[in-house]
Amino acid sequence: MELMLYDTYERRLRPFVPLQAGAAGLYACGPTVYDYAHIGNLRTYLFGDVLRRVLALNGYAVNHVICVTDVGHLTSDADTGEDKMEKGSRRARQSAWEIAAFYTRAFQQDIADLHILAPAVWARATEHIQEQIDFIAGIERNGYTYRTADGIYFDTHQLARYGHLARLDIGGLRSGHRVELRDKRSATDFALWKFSGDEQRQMEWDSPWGRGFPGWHIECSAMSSKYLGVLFDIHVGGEDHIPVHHTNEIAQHEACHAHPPAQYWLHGAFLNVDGSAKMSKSDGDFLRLATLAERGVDPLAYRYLVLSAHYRSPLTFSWAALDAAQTALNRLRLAYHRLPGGGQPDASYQQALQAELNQDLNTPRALALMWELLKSNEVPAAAQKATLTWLDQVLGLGLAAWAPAACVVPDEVQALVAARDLARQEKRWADADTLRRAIEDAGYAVRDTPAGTSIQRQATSMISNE
Ligand SMILES: Nc1ncnc2c1ncn2[C@@H]1O[C@H](COP(=O)(O)OP(=O)(O)OP(=O)(O)O)[C@@H](O)[C@H]1O
Ligand SMILES: [Zn+2]
Repeated sequence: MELMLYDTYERRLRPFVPLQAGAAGLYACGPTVYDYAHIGNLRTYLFGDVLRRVLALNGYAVNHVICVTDVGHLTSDADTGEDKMEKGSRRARQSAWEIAAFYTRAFQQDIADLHILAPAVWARATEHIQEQIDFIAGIERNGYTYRTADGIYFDTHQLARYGHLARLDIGGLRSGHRVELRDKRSATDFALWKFSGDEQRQMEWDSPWGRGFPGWHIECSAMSSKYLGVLFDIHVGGEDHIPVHHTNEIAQHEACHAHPPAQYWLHGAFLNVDGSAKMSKSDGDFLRLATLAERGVDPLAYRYLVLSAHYRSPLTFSWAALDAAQTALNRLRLAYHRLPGGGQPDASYQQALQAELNQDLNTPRALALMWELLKSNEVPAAAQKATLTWLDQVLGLGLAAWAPAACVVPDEVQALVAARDLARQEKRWADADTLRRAIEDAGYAVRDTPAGTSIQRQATSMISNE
């Protein structure tokens, strides 16, 4: 079955044909580790994870690399402003190295909680300074650089196809009056190496051009080449990377190797807040995975929510949508748990599900088909379960590992239950109702069964009502 992927470079769906039979090299631009990731950032990594799992389902051995940007990403994409790491360091009153280590670990914990498979390689920019210097030297040798007072710049005028990925209006951009050029020859030119100058920097290195630090884009060119080769299969990132970061990665590769780094470019759409604004670190609605957990939401409910939208469609965050995802996940887990084991996957559903996933990762359609399977009278229960187990290789919801949590009822709730039982025995029905409401307000559902009173936490209340 053919795997179709939407390639931003060509703006069309293309069948996936790997460079090497049976293998797929996948590079993802990773976090800038000056702060926690927000759930918008995490949406982009969930998309990368689904892609990786769908590639594996199609039989490819995936070599997945995620970079960690721990130097050189300035607060403005136009190569001005402060290094985000130095800024984060001042805010936290810790060294840039300490915050890089701290937020890298926090990010790795987030992705583990979301069942995002760990990459084969975590590539840290600060651990690949020599590779970046070598890459810049290659670009320089081919005549695509110039020097200014503050760094070595890429001369985008030299590349006829500069900006093709983003279909940039180069003429418009270059004649734009609002772009501050300073020493740059053109608005689209970008820094490959910045000099430390008089600035007191924590992260800086010697180079053939002077002491300083690499620009943001060169890290990905250098590290993807090192781990996946100068031409690899798929490059992914969030849609904001199209006009600048990925455009410049491509330019660097064109200048050094005369071709782009990857065969396919895939981009995930944003998680928005309030309709159309992208969730950002700078805004007040910065939600972390931990914020969701504090409100009693399972991280995997967020995974389910993300799977319920196509990766190229914007997704607007709301607590109501997240609650609905939690409810759906609870129902799915319980349904799976109740089905008998020992079956084989149903071949026709398997094929239909894979066809949806192979159509540019159509997870919402795959989920709809999965619910249809669970209602089917034709597919035996054990085959339903086996099909779900198979599908969960891509969904990553950990269905087989889930078990209903033992319900530990706090003492004060048990006291309310006992008081309600007594009220019922004494036929004080109004008291019993008041006590039931108090139990529900405490987050528990109470049910009267022939075997006695049963009590469940609300989040798992479907255990008693299905
Ligand atoms: N709201 C969002 N929804 C989906 N992906 C996002 C969103 N914001 C950023 N991303 C993606 O997250 C990834 C990590 O980006 P990075 O850690 O550099 O964060 P960032 O761009 O500094 O975030 P922010 O813009 O919120 O400050 C990138 O691939 C980026 O495209
Ligand atoms: Zn990158």
